[in-house]
Amino acid sequence: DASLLQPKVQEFELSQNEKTVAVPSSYQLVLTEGSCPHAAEALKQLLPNKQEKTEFKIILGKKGDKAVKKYAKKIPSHKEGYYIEVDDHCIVIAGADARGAFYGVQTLAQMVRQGDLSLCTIEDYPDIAFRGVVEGFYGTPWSHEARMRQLAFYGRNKMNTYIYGPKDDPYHSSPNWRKPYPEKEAAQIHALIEQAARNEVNFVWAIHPGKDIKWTEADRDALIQKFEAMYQLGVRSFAVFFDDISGDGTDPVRQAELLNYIDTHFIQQKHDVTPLVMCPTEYNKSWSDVKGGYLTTLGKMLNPSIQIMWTGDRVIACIDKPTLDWINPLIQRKAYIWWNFPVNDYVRDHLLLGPVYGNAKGIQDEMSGFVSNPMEHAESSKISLYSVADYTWNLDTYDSIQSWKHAIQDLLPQKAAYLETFATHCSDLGTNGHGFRRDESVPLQPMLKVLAQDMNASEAVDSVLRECMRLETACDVLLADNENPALIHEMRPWLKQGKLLGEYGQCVLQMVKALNGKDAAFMTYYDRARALQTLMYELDMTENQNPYQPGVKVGSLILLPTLNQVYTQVTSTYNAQHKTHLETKAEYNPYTLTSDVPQLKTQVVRARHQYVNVSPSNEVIKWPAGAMLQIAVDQPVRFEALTMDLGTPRVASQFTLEVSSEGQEWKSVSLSQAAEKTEITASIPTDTSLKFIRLTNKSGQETQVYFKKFTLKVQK
Ligand SMILES: C=CCNC1=N[C@@H]2[C@@H](O)[C@H](O)[C@@H](CO)O[C@@H]2S1
Repeated sequence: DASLLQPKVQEFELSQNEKTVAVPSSYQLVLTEGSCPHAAEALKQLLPNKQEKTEFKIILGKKGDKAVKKYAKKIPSHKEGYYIEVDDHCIVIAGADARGAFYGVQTLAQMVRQGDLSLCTIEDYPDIAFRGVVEGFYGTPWSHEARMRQLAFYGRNKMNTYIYGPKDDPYHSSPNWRKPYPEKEAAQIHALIEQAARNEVNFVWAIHPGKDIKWTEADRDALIQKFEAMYQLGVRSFAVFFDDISGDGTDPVRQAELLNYIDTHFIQQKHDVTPLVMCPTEYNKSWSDVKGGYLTTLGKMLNPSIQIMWTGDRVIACIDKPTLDWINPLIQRKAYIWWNFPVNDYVRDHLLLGPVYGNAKGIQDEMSGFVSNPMEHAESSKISLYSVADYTWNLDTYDSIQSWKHAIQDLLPQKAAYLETFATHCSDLGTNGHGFRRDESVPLQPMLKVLAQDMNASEAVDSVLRECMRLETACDVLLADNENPALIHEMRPWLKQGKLLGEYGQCVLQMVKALNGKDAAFMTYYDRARALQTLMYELDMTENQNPYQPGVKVGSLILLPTLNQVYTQVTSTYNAQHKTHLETKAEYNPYTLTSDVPQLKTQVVRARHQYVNVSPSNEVIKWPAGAMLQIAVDQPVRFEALTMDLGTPRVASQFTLEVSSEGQEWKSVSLSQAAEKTEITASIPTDTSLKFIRLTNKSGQETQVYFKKFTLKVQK
């Protein structure tokens, strides 16, 4: 069944309808020794029983090999393409190159897993040249074991690129990009390179020097030396990242000169190294100032073989034809897409387990590469990565829902149905600084909308009740499952939250059913619903704590909000009927953020214990003159202190901090910042209670700062 092959093949033909041949228990292998070593090794793993004197033959080779001479014309002319022919007594796997032969074996492996082989021919090849993953997120870099498993996963799914660029690896970025890796890390990278080769994956080692690079020969040579050290470790693909920096490192002329020098004096000098990849400082349209000339300078100056990465119209954006029609002419080459999904380093309280959708079909000829920036949760990212492999190999036949179901089946075969139920309610990002959202709880949305309109609609009550039971069950089964312990370990906090949510939903809907029944029944469900609200809040306050978006969110788009709305309605109705004063608030956030700084206006503000945090950003913030960031609170509170970190020394004087009790009269509060420190503090007078606090850029001009921390301390 060709639709089960992953990625979907370009052309599949049954040669004799319905005829099949059993998977050969033993076979004679015909190949040119050493021609396709990784393909041969993969075939041996798949069908170990090779014998000379047997009738069945498997022919394996690449274009030019004598073994496949007879089939040469059928081999697709695309790089990494392959031809497969299954006959009564023979299977042929002929690659356009060694990697194509390896991919042919991967396809055969999937056919073998399906059972008897249809007599057929397959002509297949990838739509996009470089396909795979860039480990380029902020947060805990993937472990060595996780990377080893990832590379095997890329081999099986025909992804040929893994870009190593974890922002928090000190030897990839500042301060140690000039230094060679210590012994242990070097050995691990060498092991990854060997694993990548076995799986026909280009291991691309990236360097991120922009934070402190000097435009000197010394630093230029230091970079070449580091690349040389990595070459000695076995690296044959290289990248230079200039993203998320400010200051001298952002000069496009300097960047282009350095990159061309590296290209000419290193990349071109080696004959076994793939084209250099670079990540620009202006890496998305919303940040680009075309007149400023950054992109056009790179486009004009950079050697044509150097690939330029691009995230799209915004930092987090899906890729379509207008996106590419805008950027390609500016950089005078096909953009190499860095797709920021399922990366969640800006929404760390959410797991992104939903379908991969929103990228256009028919744009395969406008991109030179398409790599996904994943979550720090390696196993959980595989749901999306499976579909990215599917999409980038064959754009026009890509079906996001079918691919998502196959991805889940592939990741957890025994418990796929349960993982699908859980993932259905764990896919949106919640409000976030980039404004990027995903759909969630899709099959249940119609009934949730009916319920929101009329909580007594019995069909809706029953179907949402059943789904909440399924969610609770799924989370229990997954929490106890050991088919993929690494996956369950990553998801555990969210599985626990999903279980509580499923139980909470059942209580709320039982409250609706008990509304006109016995009060004791209603009160029991009410007590348990309140208890579950507390347990969900406590889990959100204690697990997955991090300085960015701490906590554990599940069903945050529509399931939890609808259940909370029904909770409030049914409790208010009960209060009216019984003259009681049961608590009707499910959860609420007393704080509201408003800002006219474009990159901050949708930042999330959340109270945790005695602190009020605004979610930090990973990027360079352009703060326009006169623009402000304001926090407002429903009920007046006494703030004790503000602690900020704008990632920049001597910047406090550009800002004013003001407080107000009602939003008319504003009093300014002094900001203090120690010399050479980036942290800024303010002690706020507690003589009057306040409802507003705002920070304004009063310098009269735009300033570029980071936004690493903004925390208010509330008086107990
Ligand atoms: C084309 C270059 C993209 N470089 C980027 N660096 C950052 C990445 O390190 C983050 O993971 C990502 C999501 O927060 O945002 C930008 S995207």
